[in-house]
Amino acid sequence: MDKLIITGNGPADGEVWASGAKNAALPILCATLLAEEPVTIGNLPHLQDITTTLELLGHLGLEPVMGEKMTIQLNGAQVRHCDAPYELVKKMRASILVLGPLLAHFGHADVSLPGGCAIGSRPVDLHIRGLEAMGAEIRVEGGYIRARVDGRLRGGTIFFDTVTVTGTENLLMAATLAEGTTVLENAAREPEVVDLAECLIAMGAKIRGHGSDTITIEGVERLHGCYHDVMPDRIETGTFLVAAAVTRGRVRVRRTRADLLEAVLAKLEEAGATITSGDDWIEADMGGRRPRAVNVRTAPYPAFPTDMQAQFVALNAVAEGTARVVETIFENRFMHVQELNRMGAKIALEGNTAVVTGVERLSGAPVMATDLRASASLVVAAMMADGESLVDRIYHIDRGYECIEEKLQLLGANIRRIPG
Ligand SMILES: CC(=O)N[C@H]1[C@@H](OP(=O)(O)OP(=O)(O)OC[C@H]2O[C@@H](n3ccc(=O)[nH]c3=O)[C@H](O)[C@@H]2O)O[C@H](CO)[C@@H](O)[C@@H]1O
Ligand SMILES: C=C(OP(=O)(O)O)C(=O)O
Repeated sequence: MDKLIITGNGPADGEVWASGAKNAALPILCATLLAEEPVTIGNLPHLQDITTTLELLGHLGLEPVMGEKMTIQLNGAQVRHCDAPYELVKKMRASILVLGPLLAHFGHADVSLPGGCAIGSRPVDLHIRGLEAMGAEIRVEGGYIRARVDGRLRGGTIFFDTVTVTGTENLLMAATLAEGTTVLENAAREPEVVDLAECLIAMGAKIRGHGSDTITIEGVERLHGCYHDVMPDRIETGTFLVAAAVTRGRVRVRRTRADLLEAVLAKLEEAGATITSGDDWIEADMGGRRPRAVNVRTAPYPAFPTDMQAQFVALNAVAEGTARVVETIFENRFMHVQELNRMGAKIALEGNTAVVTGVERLSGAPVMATDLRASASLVVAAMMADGESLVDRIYHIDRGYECIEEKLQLLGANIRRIPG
């Protein structure tokens, strides 16, 4: 297992680029299953989760054609099997995103239940209930979701009890080929849902309202090929900007978009960063100042994203003052707290709230990555700690951060990978 060794060396200073967004690329790759013709996806990030998705699509029969600059062409007409086996789903929960497209296009799908993960139980009941409301017959047996439909799925109104990102994406994809009109209410407004909808529209789908909490889809009989570039990764962008805040430095992120990160940028400003941005870049400059503590409460977009919570716990760990960080989306997303405390942080957990009292300095320590964003918070904290930190189990970070050590080196970090 690879590890990262980081020696805290003061302010991050420099420029880095944002890769394509993992959480947009995954549903978009799965959406290619809906088309009758080749779909080409550009700006794909080079990540373990993308490799896992291509493995899964390969298992279904698709033969990805790699182009230049992380461009991949996939042809939904090549599907030979309609099952997502446990071996692949256990590596990546987002494999559930093949359920809607397979069912809508081929009338059946057997997808392993993803189960929980380090951050929570993460059920998929709303995906299943929504597809049933569209006429699918679904049995859950032997750890698999077995879904069938006679003819086409049927449109209807579906109300989500809870805002679910991949749930919205699964039903959005399924509805594109359904008979009649589907209305998704209390739908996720996340920018990744919008990016998926735009790719589907380029494939010939009839969708309106994406980006709001009511999405209307008029089903069509077939979808065609298209070219689509994946949007920039707002969470990766935010993580680099937090690195500037934690280390009292200055970081400019290129190939990104400030409009995707309003809640995060507002919190960085509250912490004392000067934020400037242009069409495709954002800069955070702390001017050598220690960050101020900032309260954070996670909630669905456009509120503060749960995927940035761990990084803001790291920021507050070295800030002036005490902050309350409230996690409202996942019931167990504080695994980084114990590890940060091993580095000298003062964080107390009270139910779904981390009460973080900033300390002047952290000290390097061996720590363990437990999930994707927890790993990012440990890496960022280690950049500001005295001495050396060894971050173990970084396969979590490789799921979602492209070339993490090379990119942080561009910002001046003393970080290297030890292959395991
Ligand atoms: C691949 C991807 O895009 N992952 C993102 C997606 O995960 P994911 O789509 O899995 O997260 P959801 O939005 O579905 O989860 C939100 C909440 O709804 C609950 N829920 C969800 C579905 C369901 O059927 N029943 C149910 O109860 C979940 O347990 C959770 O408490 O959105 C999360 C919330 O922004 C992000 O942290 C993840 O990075
Ligand atoms: C939780 C995340 O991803 P996933 O839903 O793939 O586990 C994340 O990207 O922070």
